Amino acid sequence: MAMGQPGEHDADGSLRDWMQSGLFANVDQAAIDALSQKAHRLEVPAGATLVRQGDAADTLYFLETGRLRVLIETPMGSKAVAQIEAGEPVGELAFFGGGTRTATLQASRDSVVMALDRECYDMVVAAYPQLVPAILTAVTQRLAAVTAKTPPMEARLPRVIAVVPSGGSRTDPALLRRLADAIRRTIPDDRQVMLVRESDVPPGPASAYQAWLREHEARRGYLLIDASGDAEWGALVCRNADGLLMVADAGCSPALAPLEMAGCAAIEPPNRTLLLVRERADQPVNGTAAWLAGRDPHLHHHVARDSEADFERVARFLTGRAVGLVLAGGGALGCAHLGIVRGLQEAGVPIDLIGGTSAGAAMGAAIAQGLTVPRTLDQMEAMFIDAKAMRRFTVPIHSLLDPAVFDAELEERYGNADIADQPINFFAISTNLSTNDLHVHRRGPLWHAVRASGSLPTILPPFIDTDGNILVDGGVLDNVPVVTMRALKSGPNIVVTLGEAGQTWRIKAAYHSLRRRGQLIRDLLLRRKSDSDFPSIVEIMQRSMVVASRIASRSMLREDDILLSPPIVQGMQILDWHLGRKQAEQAARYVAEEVVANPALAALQSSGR
Ligand SMILES: Nc1ncnc2c1ncn2[C@@H]1O[C@@H]2COP(=O)(O)O[C@H]2[C@H]1O
Repeated sequence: MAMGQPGEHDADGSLRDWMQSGLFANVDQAAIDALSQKAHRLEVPAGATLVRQGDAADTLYFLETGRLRVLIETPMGSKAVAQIEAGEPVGELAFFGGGTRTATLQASRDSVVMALDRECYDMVVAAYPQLVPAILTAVTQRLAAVTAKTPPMEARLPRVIAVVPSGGSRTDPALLRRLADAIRRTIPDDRQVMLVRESDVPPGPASAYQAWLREHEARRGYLLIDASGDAEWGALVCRNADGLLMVADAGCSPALAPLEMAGCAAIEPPNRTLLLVRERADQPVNGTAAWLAGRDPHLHHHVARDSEADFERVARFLTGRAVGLVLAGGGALGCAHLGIVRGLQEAGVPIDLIGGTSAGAAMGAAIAQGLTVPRTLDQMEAMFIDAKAMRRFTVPIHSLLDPAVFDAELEERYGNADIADQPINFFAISTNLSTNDLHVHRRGPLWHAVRASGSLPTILPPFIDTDGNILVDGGVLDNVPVVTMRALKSGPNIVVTLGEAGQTWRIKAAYHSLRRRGQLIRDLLLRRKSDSDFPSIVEIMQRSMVVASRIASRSMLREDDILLSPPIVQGMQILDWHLGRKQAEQAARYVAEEVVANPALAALQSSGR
C-alpha cells in the first residue's frame, strides 16, 4: 500500500464535497466539475518535493490530502516557515506573480495535490469567471497571514497522531482509551477526539484511507490512530500522520521496534513524543536515557497508571495547552519560587514543564524531582545556612569561593539521576563560554545542570562538562528563559521574575566608607561584621550579571504570558537565605491574591484539579 515516487492518482468521489465545504463554497457545481476534470492529480510521498524555490512556475496546485511544508532556502540551510493543509491552494505566488517559486514545498506526509497548468487554468476561468474571486480570496488571506506574523510561524500541532507501542511493549487499549478521554476533557466540546483501530477504517488502497482521514480531519479534532497490527497498516498510518506517539511500558526492553523505525522514518523529531508508563507514581523512574536513544522525541513524559493527573498532563501537551513555569535567577530571592509553586498547587494550577536559570534552576529542579515545597526549603537552609555552601573562601585564582562543599551538597541533594528521569519535565539554562552561546540542559545529571546554571562568574569556578564546555551562570545571557520554554511546547507560561517591579537597589553607605585593606583584614580575623551596607562582591556580580538580560527579558514576554513578580521581603539581598522562608510565605500569599485578580491565571485552575 505504501506509495513510491510522485505519480498520477485517481480522482475520488468526495472531492467535490471537500471543495464546496471551504474555498469554493459559493462556486457553482459545474465550475468545480470543470476544474476537477481539467486538473490532474499528483501523489507526493512524505519527504518528496513538489516545487523547488527558484524554479520557473507554470502550475497552480490545490492540496487535496496530507500536509506540505513551506521551506525557505538560505545559504545557512533551509527553514520551515509555514504548513499548508488540505483544501488550500499553493504555488499561487509565482503562478500569478510571474516570477520564480518563492519557496520549496515538501510533503510532510503522503499527500495528493490537484495540479492545474496555465492552459487549463485559462480555459476553466474563461468559462467560469466566478472561480477567480474564490482563488483570490485564498491568496489574499495567505498574504494577510504572512504580513501579520513577524517571526516564523509556530508549528501547527499534530492532529493525526500515529500511536505505536515502543520497544518490547504491547499496545494497551485501556491506556489509549484513558488518554483519549483525557484529551476529550481538555479541548472544547465541539471538537472530535477519535481513537482509531485498523478495523474502524474501510479496507482499500492508500487513497481510500486518505479519503477517510480527510473526512474525519475536517472536524478539526484529534485522531489517535493505533498503528499496531500488520506492518502494512502500521506503515500506512505512520506515513499519513503528523505526529508520532510512542508508548512504552517502562519495564520492557527499550530496543527500537520495527514499527517505531517506520514511524521515525516518516515523522520528524519535533513531532515525536514518548510516553514511559509505569504502574504506580511512587515507583522510581530510571533508565530513560536508553529509551530516548534512537527515538529522539521532542518531549517525553512519565505516566503512572494510578495518576489521572499524568494522563491529563499528556493531554495538555498533545493539545498545546501545557502550562510552563519559568523561574528567574536571583540567589536567596529564589525562595519566592517555592512560595509561588505552593500557591499554584493550592489553587489547582497545573505545572507541566519547569525551566529555570540559576536559583530558578535550583528550585525548579527540586520540584521537578517531586520534592514538596517544605522539603525543598529545608534543603536550601541545610545547604546555604547550615553547611555555609556559599561562604567558603579560597585563594582567588579561579574564583572567590571554594566550591567543594557546595558541590558535595548539590550532588547529595539532587543526585546523579538524569534530568530525563525526573517525573516533571525540566530544563536549566547556563551560559556556554566555549561557544559564546546559551546552553540548555535537558539531559545529564541533575546536579550538573543546577551547578552550571548557578555558577556566578568569578564567585564560583565555572562548571566544566564532559565535552569540555566552560559553563557559567545562565543569567549572563538569559535570566528568564521564556523563549527556550516556548521552543519546547505550546500553551500558557507562568513567568516568575524576582525583584523586577521597579525595585531599585540603593544603599545608605557613602562611597568613602569603603573599608580599606587593613580594616578588612582586621575585621576578617576578628570575625567582625561590617555595619555598613556597602555591597559585597557577590551582590555586585549578581546584579551586574543579570542587568542586561533583565532588560532583554521584558521584551521577550508576550501578551499571553502570565507574569508573576512576587514582592520581595524588605531589604532582602541574594545571600539572605535566613529570610528565605519568609520570602516563600510572602510569595504564596501573593499568588493566592493573583489567582483571584488575574483571570488568565484563574483560567488555568480547573485544568490542574
Ligand atoms: N510564508 C508563507 N506562508 C505560506 N505559504 C507560503 C509562504 N511563502 C511561500 N508560500 C507558498 O509556497 C509556494 C512556493 O511557490 P510559489 O512561490 O509559487 O507560491 C508559494 C506559496 O504558495
